[in-house]
Amino acid sequence: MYAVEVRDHIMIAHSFKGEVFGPAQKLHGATFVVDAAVYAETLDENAIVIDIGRAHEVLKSLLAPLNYKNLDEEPAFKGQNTTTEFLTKYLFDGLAKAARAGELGRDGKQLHAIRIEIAESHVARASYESKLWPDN
Ligand SMILES: Nc1nc2c(c(=O)[nH]1)N=C([C@H](O)[C@H](O)COP(=O)(O)OP(=O)(O)OP(=O)(O)O)CN2
Repeated sequence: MYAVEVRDHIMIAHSFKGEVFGPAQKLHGATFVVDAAVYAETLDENAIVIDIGRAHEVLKSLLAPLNYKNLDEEPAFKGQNTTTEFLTKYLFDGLAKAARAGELGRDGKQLHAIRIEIAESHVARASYESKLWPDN
């Protein structure tokens, strides 16, 4: 399986509801390093999985509305704990939509899966990975 991976980062603030989070129930900041990998069984006629430049642009466009924001105040996340795990799926959905629509420089049907990994610090990370189509 081939993979192409792009990286970006965002700075956010948020707080969590739930005793399990201890001090993280209070408002705190984080710098998330986001890695997005796109997988394909084959290379295309240009010998690529996807175009790196386009993938980077799509990832940046998904992250830009969150950068420097207090996620507690974002209507899209109302009442939601914006955990690292939650954000991996949120970003997967955005990137998968672009990939299926052919916006990464390749017919989406030729792409196999996407994996989003977010490092919330140098010691902790979370990821979400799924196929792009039910039959591949
Ligand atoms: N499963 C998850 N658990 C926690 C998440 C998360 O996103 N998913 N996030 C946090 C906090 O936002 C924060 O990133 C870590 O807080 P905290 O637990 O207080 O920090 P550490 O364990 O790394 O300890 P420090 O002493 O602050 O370094 C919490 N849990």
